[in-house]
Amino acid sequence: MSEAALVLEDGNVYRGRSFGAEGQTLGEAVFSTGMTGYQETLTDPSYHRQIVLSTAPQIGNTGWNNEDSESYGSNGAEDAGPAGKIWVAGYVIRESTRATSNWRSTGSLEDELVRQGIVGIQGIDTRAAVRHLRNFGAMRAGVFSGDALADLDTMLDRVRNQPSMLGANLADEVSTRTGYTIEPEGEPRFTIVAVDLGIKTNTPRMFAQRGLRVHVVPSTVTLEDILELEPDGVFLSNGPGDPATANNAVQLTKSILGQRLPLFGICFGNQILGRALGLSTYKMKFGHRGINIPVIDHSTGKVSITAQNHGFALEGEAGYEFDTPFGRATISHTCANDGTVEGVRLLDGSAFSVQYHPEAAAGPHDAAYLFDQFITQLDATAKKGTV
Ligand SMILES: NC(=O)CC[C@H](N)C(=O)O
Repeated sequence: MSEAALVLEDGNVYRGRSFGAEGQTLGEAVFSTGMTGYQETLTDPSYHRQIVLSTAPQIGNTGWNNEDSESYGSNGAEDAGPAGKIWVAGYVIRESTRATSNWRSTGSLEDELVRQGIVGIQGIDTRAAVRHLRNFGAMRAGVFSGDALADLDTMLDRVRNQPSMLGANLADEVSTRTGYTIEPEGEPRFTIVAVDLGIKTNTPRMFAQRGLRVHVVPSTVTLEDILELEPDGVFLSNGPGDPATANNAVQLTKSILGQRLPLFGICFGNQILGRALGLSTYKMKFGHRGINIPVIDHSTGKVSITAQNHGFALEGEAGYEFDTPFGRATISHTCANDGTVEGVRLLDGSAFSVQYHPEAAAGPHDAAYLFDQFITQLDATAKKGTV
Protein backbone atom coordinates (compact mmCIF):
# COMPACT_ATOMS: atom_id res chain seq x y z
CA MET A 1 0.00 0.00 0.00
CA SER A 2 1.85 3.09 -1.21
CA GLU A 3 1.37 6.77 -0.54
CA ALA A 4 -1.30 8.47 -2.64
CA ALA A 5 -2.67 11.97 -3.18
CA LEU A 6 -6.03 13.37 -4.24
CA VAL A 7 -5.31 16.68 -5.99
CA LEU A 8 -8.11 19.14 -6.77
CA GLU A 9 -7.80 21.70 -9.54
CA ASP A 10 -7.91 24.59 -7.07
CA GLY A 11 -4.67 23.33 -5.49
CA ASN A 12 -6.16 21.49 -2.51
CA VAL A 13 -4.39 18.22 -1.77
CA TYR A 14 -5.45 15.30 0.44
CA ARG A 15 -2.76 12.75 1.17
CA GLY A 16 -3.50 9.12 2.01
CA ARG A 17 -2.67 5.59 0.86
CA SER A 18 -3.39 3.88 -2.42
CA PHE A 19 -6.59 1.85 -2.72
CA GLY A 20 -7.03 -0.51 -5.67
CA ALA A 21 -4.66 -0.06 -8.59
CA GLU A 22 -1.61 2.19 -8.32
CA GLY A 23 -1.00 4.90 -10.88
CA GLN A 24 -2.77 8.02 -12.05
CA THR A 25 -6.38 8.81 -12.81
CA LEU A 26 -8.09 12.05 -13.82
CA GLY A 27 -11.75 13.03 -13.66
CA GLU A 28 -14.34 15.26 -12.03
CA ALA A 29 -14.38 14.90 -8.22
CA VAL A 30 -17.94 14.29 -6.95
CA PHE A 31 -19.33 12.83 -3.75
CA SER A 32 -22.03 10.26 -3.12
CA THR A 33 -23.93 10.00 0.16
CA GLY A 34 -25.15 6.40 -0.23
CA MET A 35 -24.38 4.33 2.86
CA THR A 36 -24.75 1.14 0.80
CA GLY A 37 -24.61 0.16 -2.85
CA TYR A 38 -21.00 0.89 -3.75
CA GLN A 39 -20.93 -1.88 -6.37
CA GLU A 40 -23.93 -0.40 -8.19
CA THR A 41 -22.38 3.07 -7.97
CA LEU A 42 -18.97 2.05 -9.28
CA THR A 43 -20.49 0.20 -12.27
CA ASP A 44 -23.08 2.86 -13.21
CA PRO A 45 -22.02 4.13 -16.68
CA SER A 46 -23.26 7.63 -15.73
CA TYR A 47 -20.14 7.95 -13.55
CA HIS A 48 -17.81 7.69 -16.56
CA ARG A 49 -14.94 10.21 -16.13
CA GLN A 50 -15.84 10.96 -12.50
CA ILE A 51 -13.76 10.33 -9.38
CA VAL A 52 -16.31 9.34 -6.76
CA LEU A 53 -15.82 10.10 -3.10
CA SER A 54 -17.91 8.11 -0.65
CA THR A 55 -19.22 9.93 2.44
CA ALA A 56 -19.83 6.55 4.15
CA PRO A 57 -16.69 6.06 6.23
CA GLN A 58 -16.10 2.34 5.75
CA ILE A 59 -16.41 0.74 2.34
CA GLY A 60 -16.04 -2.80 1.03
CA ASN A 61 -17.80 -4.79 3.75
CA THR A 62 -19.84 -6.94 1.35
CA GLY A 63 -17.04 -7.41 -1.17
CA TRP A 64 -17.83 -7.85 -4.87
CA ASN A 65 -20.35 -10.20 -6.48
CA ASN A 66 -21.48 -11.33 -9.91
CA GLU A 67 -25.04 -10.04 -9.54
CA ASP A 68 -25.17 -6.37 -8.58
CA SER A 69 -23.23 -4.63 -11.34
CA GLU A 70 -25.14 -2.07 -13.38
CA SER A 71 -23.02 -2.15 -16.53
CA TYR A 72 -23.64 -5.50 -18.21
CA GLY A 73 -24.86 -4.17 -21.55
CA SER A 74 -22.51 -1.24 -21.79
CA ASN A 75 -19.58 -0.68 -24.07
CA GLY A 76 -16.59 -2.71 -22.92
CA ALA A 77 -18.54 -4.51 -20.18
CA GLU A 78 -17.98 -7.83 -21.99
CA ASP A 79 -14.28 -7.59 -21.16
CA ALA A 80 -15.02 -7.38 -17.44
CA GLY A 81 -16.91 -10.69 -17.43
CA PRO A 82 -19.75 -11.40 -14.99
CA ALA A 83 -18.22 -9.00 -12.43
CA GLY A 84 -19.37 -6.09 -14.60
CA LYS A 85 -17.32 -3.11 -15.75
CA ILE A 86 -16.35 -0.43 -13.28
CA TRP A 87 -17.05 2.93 -14.91
CA VAL A 88 -15.86 5.44 -12.30
CA ALA A 89 -12.50 7.03 -13.09
CA GLY A 90 -11.35 6.68 -9.48
CA TYR A 91 -12.57 5.96 -5.96
CA VAL A 92 -11.93 7.93 -2.77
CA ILE A 93 -12.77 6.49 0.63
CA ARG A 94 -11.99 6.99 4.28
CA GLU A 95 -11.38 3.35 5.24
CA SER A 96 -11.37 0.03 3.45
CA THR A 97 -12.94 -2.85 5.34
CA ARG A 98 -10.52 -5.39 6.80
CA ALA A 99 -12.76 -8.40 6.29
CA THR A 100 -15.17 -8.99 3.43
CA SER A 101 -18.26 -10.89 4.48
CA ASN A 102 -21.25 -11.71 2.33
CA TRP A 103 -22.75 -14.97 1.09
CA ARG A 104 -22.83 -13.73 -2.51
CA SER A 105 -19.37 -12.24 -2.62
CA THR A 106 -16.81 -13.69 -5.00
CA GLY A 107 -13.90 -11.52 -3.84
CA SER A 108 -12.98 -8.23 -2.27
CA LEU A 109 -13.71 -4.75 -3.63
CA GLU A 110 -10.03 -3.87 -3.61
CA ASP A 111 -9.08 -6.95 -5.65
CA GLU A 112 -11.71 -6.01 -8.22
CA LEU A 113 -10.38 -2.44 -8.42
CA VAL A 114 -6.89 -3.85 -9.00
CA ARG A 115 -8.15 -6.35 -11.59
CA GLN A 116 -9.83 -3.56 -13.57
CA GLY A 117 -6.98 -1.08 -13.08
CA ILE A 118 -9.08 1.46 -11.16
CA VAL A 119 -6.94 3.87 -9.14
CA GLY A 120 -8.21 4.86 -5.71
CA ILE A 121 -7.15 6.44 -2.44
CA GLN A 122 -8.02 5.69 1.19
CA GLY A 123 -7.22 7.21 4.51
CA ILE A 124 -7.99 10.83 3.70
CA ASP A 125 -10.36 13.01 5.73
CA THR A 126 -13.35 12.51 3.44
CA ARG A 127 -15.48 14.85 5.62
CA ALA A 128 -13.14 17.76 4.90
CA ALA A 129 -12.98 16.91 1.19
CA VAL A 130 -16.79 16.74 0.92
CA ARG A 131 -17.20 20.07 2.70
CA HIS A 132 -14.73 21.54 0.25
CA LEU A 133 -16.64 20.18 -2.77
CA ARG A 134 -19.93 21.41 -1.27
CA ASN A 135 -18.50 24.90 -0.75
CA PHE A 136 -16.60 25.25 -4.02
CA GLY A 137 -18.40 22.79 -6.29
CA ALA A 138 -17.53 19.59 -8.15
CA MET A 139 -14.21 20.16 -9.91
CA ARG A 140 -11.48 18.51 -11.93
CA ALA A 141 -9.21 16.28 -9.88
CA GLY A 142 -6.66 13.50 -10.00
CA VAL A 143 -5.56 10.60 -7.83
CA PHE A 144 -1.85 9.76 -7.94
CA SER A 145 0.09 6.90 -6.37
CA GLY A 146 3.12 4.69 -7.03
CA ASP A 147 5.28 5.99 -9.88
CA ALA A 148 2.66 8.61 -10.78
CA LEU A 149 3.01 10.43 -7.45
CA ALA A 150 4.98 13.57 -8.32
CA ASP A 151 5.59 17.06 -7.00
CA LEU A 152 2.46 19.15 -6.58
CA ASP A 153 3.03 21.41 -9.60
CA THR A 154 3.39 18.42 -11.93
CA MET A 155 0.24 16.76 -10.57
CA LEU A 156 -1.69 20.04 -10.69
CA ASP A 157 -0.68 20.57 -14.30
CA ARG A 158 -2.05 17.16 -15.22
CA VAL A 159 -5.29 17.85 -13.33
CA ARG A 160 -5.76 21.24 -15.00
CA ASN A 161 -4.97 19.92 -18.48
CA GLN A 162 -7.95 17.57 -18.60
CA PRO A 163 -11.24 18.65 -20.17
CA SER A 164 -14.05 19.83 -17.89
CA MET A 165 -17.30 17.89 -17.42
CA LEU A 166 -19.04 21.03 -18.73
CA GLY A 167 -19.29 20.42 -22.48
CA ALA A 168 -18.32 16.73 -22.25
CA ASN A 169 -20.07 14.52 -24.82
CA LEU A 170 -19.80 11.02 -23.33
CA ALA A 171 -22.93 8.97 -24.04
CA ASP A 172 -21.51 7.42 -27.24
CA GLU A 173 -18.47 6.23 -25.26
CA VAL A 174 -20.53 4.09 -22.89
CA SER A 175 -23.42 3.01 -25.11
CA THR A 176 -23.64 -0.61 -26.26
CA ARG A 177 -21.95 -1.30 -29.61
CA THR A 178 -24.75 -3.55 -30.82
CA GLY A 179 -28.44 -3.83 -29.99
CA TYR A 180 -29.77 -6.65 -27.84
CA THR A 181 -33.16 -7.75 -26.52
CA ILE A 182 -34.36 -8.48 -22.99
CA GLU A 183 -37.32 -10.83 -23.08
CA PRO A 184 -40.34 -10.24 -20.84
CA GLU A 185 -41.09 -12.32 -17.79
CA GLY A 186 -44.45 -14.03 -18.33
CA GLU A 187 -46.85 -13.06 -21.09
CA PRO A 188 -45.46 -10.34 -23.39
CA ARG A 189 -47.63 -7.23 -23.16
CA PHE A 190 -45.77 -4.59 -25.16
CA THR A 191 -42.49 -3.96 -26.97
CA ILE A 192 -40.35 -0.92 -26.31
CA VAL A 193 -37.08 0.44 -27.63
CA ALA A 194 -34.62 1.62 -24.97
CA VAL A 195 -32.05 4.09 -26.29
CA ASP A 196 -28.82 3.25 -24.45
CA LEU A 197 -27.06 6.47 -23.48
CA GLY A 198 -25.40 4.64 -20.55
CA ILE A 199 -28.27 2.42 -19.40
CA LYS A 200 -28.13 0.66 -16.02
CA THR A 201 -28.74 -3.10 -16.01
CA ASN A 202 -31.70 -2.91 -13.67
CA THR A 203 -33.78 -0.67 -15.94
CA PRO A 204 -34.62 -3.21 -18.69
CA ARG A 205 -35.14 -5.73 -15.88
CA MET A 206 -37.83 -3.48 -14.33
CA PHE A 207 -39.59 -3.31 -17.72
CA ALA A 208 -39.22 -7.07 -18.33
CA GLN A 209 -40.74 -7.83 -14.91
CA ARG A 210 -43.81 -5.92 -16.07
CA GLY A 211 -44.18 -7.91 -19.29
CA LEU A 212 -42.29 -5.67 -21.72
CA ARG A 213 -39.94 -6.89 -24.42
CA VAL A 214 -37.05 -4.40 -24.44
CA HIS A 215 -34.88 -3.78 -27.50
CA VAL A 216 -31.84 -1.95 -26.15
CA VAL A 217 -30.26 0.03 -29.01
CA PRO A 218 -27.04 2.07 -29.37
CA SER A 219 -27.10 5.84 -28.86
CA THR A 220 -26.52 6.35 -32.60
CA VAL A 221 -29.89 4.80 -33.52
CA THR A 222 -32.10 6.61 -36.04
CA LEU A 223 -35.87 7.08 -36.03
CA GLU A 224 -36.12 4.65 -38.97
CA ASP A 225 -34.21 1.97 -37.00
CA ILE A 226 -36.59 2.47 -34.08
CA LEU A 227 -39.75 2.32 -36.18
CA GLU A 228 -38.53 -0.88 -37.85
CA LEU A 229 -38.70 -2.56 -34.43
CA GLU A 230 -42.40 -1.58 -34.24
CA PRO A 231 -42.30 -0.45 -30.63
CA ASP A 232 -45.30 0.54 -28.54
CA GLY A 233 -43.11 3.11 -26.78
CA VAL A 234 -39.58 4.44 -26.38
CA PHE A 235 -37.34 4.80 -23.34
CA LEU A 236 -34.42 7.25 -22.98
CA SER A 237 -31.83 6.05 -20.49
CA ASN A 238 -29.52 7.67 -17.97
CA GLY A 239 -25.98 8.47 -19.07
CA PRO A 240 -22.77 10.42 -18.48
CA GLY A 241 -21.68 13.86 -19.62
CA ASP A 242 -23.20 17.26 -20.29
CA PRO A 243 -26.76 17.03 -21.69
CA ALA A 244 -26.19 20.32 -23.54
CA THR A 245 -23.94 18.36 -25.95
CA ALA A 246 -26.49 15.62 -26.72
CA ASN A 247 -27.92 17.27 -29.82
CA ASN A 248 -28.47 14.03 -31.74
CA ALA A 249 -30.46 12.51 -28.91
CA VAL A 250 -32.53 15.70 -28.64
CA GLN A 251 -33.29 15.64 -32.40
CA LEU A 252 -34.20 11.96 -32.17
CA THR A 253 -36.50 12.68 -29.22
CA LYS A 254 -38.26 15.45 -31.14
CA SER A 255 -38.93 13.03 -34.00
CA ILE A 256 -40.24 10.41 -31.57
CA LEU A 257 -42.54 13.02 -30.02
CA GLY A 258 -43.66 13.90 -33.56
CA GLN A 259 -44.72 10.25 -34.03
CA ARG A 260 -46.80 10.50 -30.81
CA LEU A 261 -45.10 7.36 -29.48
CA PRO A 262 -45.28 7.08 -25.66
CA LEU A 263 -41.95 8.12 -24.17
CA PHE A 264 -40.34 7.68 -20.76
CA GLY A 265 -36.93 8.95 -19.66
CA ILE A 266 -34.63 8.65 -16.67
CA CYS A 267 -31.92 11.12 -15.58
CA PHE A 268 -29.97 11.94 -18.79
CA GLY A 269 -33.20 10.91 -20.53
CA ASN A 270 -35.05 13.55 -18.50
CA GLN A 271 -32.59 16.21 -19.56
CA ILE A 272 -32.94 15.13 -23.21
CA LEU A 273 -36.76 15.14 -23.11
CA GLY A 274 -36.66 18.54 -21.35
CA ARG A 275 -34.41 19.93 -24.06
CA ALA A 276 -36.64 18.46 -26.79
CA LEU A 277 -39.52 20.33 -25.14
CA GLY A 278 -37.53 23.58 -25.27
CA LEU A 279 -35.97 23.79 -21.78
CA SER A 280 -32.27 24.37 -21.25
CA THR A 281 -29.84 22.65 -18.87
CA TYR A 282 -27.13 23.98 -16.55
CA LYS A 283 -24.34 22.53 -14.47
CA MET A 284 -25.22 22.30 -10.77
CA LYS A 285 -22.70 23.31 -8.14
CA PHE A 286 -22.16 19.84 -6.68
CA GLY A 287 -25.17 17.87 -7.93
CA HIS A 288 -27.24 15.14 -6.28
CA ARG A 289 -25.66 11.73 -5.67
CA GLY A 290 -26.99 9.30 -3.11
CA ILE A 291 -29.95 7.11 -2.28
CA ASN A 292 -31.97 9.28 0.09
CA ILE A 293 -32.98 12.39 -1.84
CA PRO A 294 -36.58 13.62 -1.38
CA VAL A 295 -38.62 14.50 -4.48
CA ILE A 296 -42.11 16.04 -4.63
CA ASP A 297 -44.53 14.74 -7.27
CA HIS A 298 -46.65 17.84 -7.93
CA SER A 299 -49.56 15.88 -9.39
CA THR A 300 -50.19 14.23 -6.00
CA GLY A 301 -48.13 16.28 -3.51
CA LYS A 302 -46.48 13.03 -2.43
CA VAL A 303 -42.80 12.84 -1.57
CA SER A 304 -40.62 9.91 -2.67
CA ILE A 305 -37.19 9.15 -1.28
CA THR A 306 -35.10 8.57 -4.37
CA ALA A 307 -31.75 7.34 -5.71
CA GLN A 308 -29.93 10.01 -7.67
CA ASN A 309 -26.76 10.68 -9.60
CA HIS A 310 -26.71 13.90 -11.58
CA GLY A 311 -24.54 16.96 -11.91
CA PHE A 312 -26.68 18.83 -14.44
CA ALA A 313 -30.33 19.88 -14.23
CA LEU A 314 -33.12 21.36 -16.31
CA GLU A 315 -34.01 25.04 -15.85
CA GLY A 316 -37.45 25.55 -14.32
CA GLU A 317 -39.42 25.50 -11.10
CA ALA A 318 -42.41 23.85 -9.47
CA GLY A 319 -45.68 24.65 -11.20
CA TYR A 320 -44.08 26.00 -14.39
CA GLU A 321 -46.24 25.21 -17.43
CA PHE A 322 -45.17 25.98 -20.95
CA ASP A 323 -46.01 25.57 -24.63
CA THR A 324 -44.03 23.22 -26.84
CA PRO A 325 -44.43 22.20 -30.51
CA PHE A 326 -45.98 18.99 -29.13
CA GLY A 327 -48.48 20.59 -26.76
CA ARG A 328 -48.52 21.97 -23.24
CA ALA A 329 -45.90 20.66 -20.78
CA THR A 330 -45.14 21.07 -17.10
CA ILE A 331 -42.44 20.63 -14.47
CA SER A 332 -43.94 17.59 -12.74
CA HIS A 333 -41.40 16.95 -9.93
CA THR A 334 -38.94 19.03 -7.92
CA CYS A 335 -36.38 18.27 -5.24
CA ALA A 336 -37.59 18.95 -1.69
CA ASN A 337 -34.04 19.92 -0.64
CA ASP A 338 -33.25 22.65 -3.14
CA GLY A 339 -36.24 23.06 -5.48
CA THR A 340 -34.38 21.90 -8.61
CA VAL A 341 -36.31 20.24 -11.44
CA GLU A 342 -36.72 16.46 -11.00
CA GLY A 343 -39.27 15.66 -13.71
CA VAL A 344 -41.12 16.92 -16.79
CA ARG A 345 -44.35 15.83 -18.39
CA LEU A 346 -46.11 16.53 -21.66
CA LEU A 347 -49.68 17.34 -20.67
CA ASP A 348 -51.04 16.95 -24.21
CA GLY A 349 -49.45 13.59 -24.93
CA SER A 350 -47.83 10.60 -23.29
CA ALA A 351 -44.24 11.60 -22.62
CA PHE A 352 -42.72 12.00 -19.17
CA SER A 353 -39.39 11.65 -17.44
CA VAL A 354 -37.65 11.99 -14.09
CA GLN A 355 -34.20 13.16 -13.07
CA TYR A 356 -33.83 10.44 -10.44
CA HIS A 357 -33.55 6.64 -10.61
CA PRO A 358 -36.82 4.71 -10.13
CA GLU A 359 -34.94 1.51 -11.04
CA ALA A 360 -33.22 2.12 -7.69
CA ALA A 361 -30.07 0.06 -7.94
CA ALA A 362 -29.03 0.79 -5.30
CA GLY A 363 -31.77 2.70 -3.52
CA PRO A 364 -35.29 2.82 -2.09
CA HIS A 365 -38.22 1.57 -4.16
CA ASP A 366 -40.57 4.52 -3.66
CA ALA A 367 -40.48 5.57 -7.30
CA ALA A 368 -41.12 2.17 -8.93
CA TYR A 369 -44.69 3.35 -9.63
CA LEU A 370 -43.30 5.31 -12.61
CA PHE A 371 -42.68 2.05 -14.50
CA ASP A 372 -46.33 1.13 -13.98
CA GLN A 373 -47.34 4.61 -15.12
CA PHE A 374 -45.46 4.05 -18.39
CA ILE A 375 -47.31 0.74 -18.91
CA THR A 376 -50.62 2.51 -18.29
CA GLN A 377 -49.67 4.97 -21.04
CA LEU A 378 -48.69 2.17 -23.43
CA ASP A 379 -52.03 0.53 -22.71
CA ALA A 380 -54.02 3.72 -23.27
CA THR A 381 -52.17 4.50 -26.50
CA ALA A 382 -52.60 0.95 -27.84
CA LYS A 383 -56.36 1.09 -27.09
CA LYS A 384 -56.67 4.40 -28.94
CA GLY A 385 -54.99 2.65 -31.87
CA THR A 386 -52.58 5.48 -32.56
CA VAL A 387 -49.60 3.16 -32.92
N1 LIG B 1 -27.32 9.59 -14.13
C1 LIG B 1 -27.42 10.37 -15.20
O1 LIG B 1 -28.09 10.04 -16.18
C2 LIG B 1 -26.62 11.64 -15.18
C3 LIG B 1 -27.02 12.64 -16.24
C4 LIG B 1 -25.95 13.69 -16.49
N2 LIG B 1 -24.73 13.10 -16.93
C5 LIG B 1 -25.74 14.51 -15.23
O2 LIG B 1 -24.74 14.39 -14.58
O3 LIG B 1 -26.57 15.28 -14.86
